[in-house]
Amino acid sequence: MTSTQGKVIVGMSGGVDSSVSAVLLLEQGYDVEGLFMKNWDEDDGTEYCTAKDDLADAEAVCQKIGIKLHTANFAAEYWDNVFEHFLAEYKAGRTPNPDILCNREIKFKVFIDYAEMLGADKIATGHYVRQATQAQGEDVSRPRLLKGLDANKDQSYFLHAVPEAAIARTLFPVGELEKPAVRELAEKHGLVTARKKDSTGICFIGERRFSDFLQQYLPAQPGTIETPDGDVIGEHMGLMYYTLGQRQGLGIGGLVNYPEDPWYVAHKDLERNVLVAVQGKHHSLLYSDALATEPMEWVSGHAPTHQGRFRAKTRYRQDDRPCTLATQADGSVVVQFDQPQRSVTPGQSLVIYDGDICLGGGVIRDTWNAQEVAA
Ligand SMILES: Nc1ncnc2c1ncn2[C@@H]1O[C@H](COP(=O)(O)OP(=O)(O)OP(=O)(O)O)[C@@H](O)[C@H]1O
Repeated sequence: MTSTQGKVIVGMSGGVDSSVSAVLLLEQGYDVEGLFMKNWDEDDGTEYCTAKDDLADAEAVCQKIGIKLHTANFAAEYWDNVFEHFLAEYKAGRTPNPDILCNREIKFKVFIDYAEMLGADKIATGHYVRQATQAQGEDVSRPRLLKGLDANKDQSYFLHAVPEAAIARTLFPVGELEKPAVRELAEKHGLVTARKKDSTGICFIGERRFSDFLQQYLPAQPGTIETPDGDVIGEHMGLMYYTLGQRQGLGIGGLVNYPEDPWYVAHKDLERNVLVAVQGKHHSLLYSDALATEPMEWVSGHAPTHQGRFRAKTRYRQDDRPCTLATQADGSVVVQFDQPQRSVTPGQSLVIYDGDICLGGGVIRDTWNAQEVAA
């Protein structure tokens, strides 16, 4: 069948969002085909990553709606361009976000190249983001990446590093919908994915314990847990297993001379291999006012022309917060938040917004504690 709208290859993950995206594109008159990609080859005989079941679901959906499903294995590219960086970041004491890199390097690069080889004019994904075009000059229009309509599901945080040219080649059919409406559509079309749980966490780790997974690749270096004053209060299994702000799993309690309040990870001292913990969820050492990033990745390819007031997130599950932005000569930014932010974590990304427009972001390099800023 030849359509007037052109050929679109939809990334079919075996989830409800991509299933409904394919249905919507068919309704819009596109010539639709699916592509399921495998990015991780298990070598230990176990399938933590649910790829087999997901492929079966993607196949069932494609059969039901009458589209062809292609499969591709990008495990080598994923290993080289996402996973090795992920390990290097952990080794350097940071907490990386592999989904951001996977989008830039795999879903919106290798995937696009493959789809073009299959004759696609566009690709589509089930991400909750929207696009608008911005008039530039006389008749040139450029795409803008906007937050998804459903504030609970907005995924622009994960897409901020995808270049404008790749955004321009992509359709995001569910970005204009609320999640419950997407599930209803899946029910209406009798898709097996209608009630499937949303995927959580990092796919290649699956349900296993994060520390068990990481230990296969990076040797653990146990050390001490200390208070900010240097009192030794426990032992840690290896700094990479802990996240700033974390409460669970520290194994500290019942210390003489300390109140019963829970302990939280405030800092990783890599040089001394010491984990610094503080008591109380709102201890000032858990907060930062300001941060600096690595060189930024702007969706449009360049920093906003006006400096100053924006909003920003330092992690996915967080509202964007008001801040002041100053771009630096090396392409990085320094951001000062109006209010101190809890557990700002090096390795995670800062993502900048101007209203609904996602401007871009960068990996957090340094943070300044509220007290340091005041001092
Ligand atoms: N293995 C895969 N093969 C092809 N496309 C994929 C795959 N995994 C994810 N995608 C694409 O990226 C989008 C976002 O992926 P994410 O892992 O965030 O899933 P999600 O938001 O739960 O969406 P879904 O309900 O479609 O799984 C998917 O909707 C899909 O278009």
